[in-house]
Amino acid sequence: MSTPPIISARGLSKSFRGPGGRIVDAVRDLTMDVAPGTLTAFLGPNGAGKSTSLRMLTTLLRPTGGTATVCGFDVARQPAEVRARIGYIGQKNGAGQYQRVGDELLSQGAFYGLGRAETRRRVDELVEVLGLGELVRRPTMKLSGGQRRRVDIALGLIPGPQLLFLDEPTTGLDPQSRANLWEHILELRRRYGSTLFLTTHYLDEADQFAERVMVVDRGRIIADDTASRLKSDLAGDRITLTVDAAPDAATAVVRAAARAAGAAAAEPEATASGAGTRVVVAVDHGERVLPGLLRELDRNGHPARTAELARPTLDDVFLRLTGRSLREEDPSPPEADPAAEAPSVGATP
Ligand SMILES: Nc1ncnc2c1ncn2[C@@H]1O[C@H](COP(=O)(O)OP(=O)(O)OP(=O)(O)O)[C@@H](O)[C@H]1O
Repeated sequence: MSTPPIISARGLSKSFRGPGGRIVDAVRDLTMDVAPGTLTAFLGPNGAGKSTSLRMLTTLLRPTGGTATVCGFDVARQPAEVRARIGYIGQKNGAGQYQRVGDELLSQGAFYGLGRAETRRRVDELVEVLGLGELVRRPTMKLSGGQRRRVDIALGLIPGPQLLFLDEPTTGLDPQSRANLWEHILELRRRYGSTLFLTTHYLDEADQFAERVMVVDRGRIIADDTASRLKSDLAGDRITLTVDAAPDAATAVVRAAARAAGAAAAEPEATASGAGTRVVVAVDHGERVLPGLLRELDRNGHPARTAELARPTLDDVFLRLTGRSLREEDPSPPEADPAAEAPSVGATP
């Protein structure tokens, strides 16, 4: 990394004393360097240690082990220096209930000691970037979930931080509000080149938007790369076939055909499915293997009735690493939105 990292952690750890005096190792040995200007997603199931990591990096929690610097300052020894340079949007920020959005934003500027003119300039700019124009006169209690998150983000950005931490910015939002919020987050990056470090449960968000994905499980980082490299290195493509044979025979036939087609394939998994057997086999470069595999099955007298090639997802990566699916550990369902969320202009459908 040529420029110094904006976040640097070495062996950062946090243990809590849980119920009955039991020690919970919420974060174990977090070691990483994050380059300025990047968008990093911390992806993991409930209780993986994502929020605890963020709360240590933002100086809200004192580590029980290891060290970290953020914007060049030590989180344990120089917390005020760190806080002056970062924004943090926690899971339950929620602006004051009755205050109007515009007033809330202006008082945030005063809280950070900005002058009136400077605060006004920043508020106007953020209102534009985050599409809050329609909302400034509304009390925050009347906002939808997605609108509230945008106001939270504006509050975090009032002091002009170099680095913004977002703890599950989209959890609980419906798909349209999530897409809308992402449009605004990406606009922030385009406009200010901000460094964003966020946690999420949502595989698709990490996959689509983050340049770097750190998969966290049980307090540890278990994978750290771009989404596409994680998928190609760890999961491989999946070919799903339906073959007219009992499961054992179908497995043997597909295994032999995959080998003959030149695939260093994992062991096929077969399940009886109505007429015939459904066989799934993980291979690298599925598009190259599939034609040969189908020809081999034909030649062996077991032509495939259906064939499907699927690219891996980050869930396949998680499954491969932990033996569990992230999807099974889904967060709470989306909350009902009290106000309709207007899509932003130019939002991707
Ligand atoms: N103050 C605390 N006291 C005791 N245990 C805690 C405390 N805070 C967190 N933990 C435990 O530490 C572990 C990590 O929690 P953390 O909130 O960091 O996970 P998370 O990945 O952010 O989960 P979620 O996605 O649900 O927010 C969990 O087992 C949690 O119960």
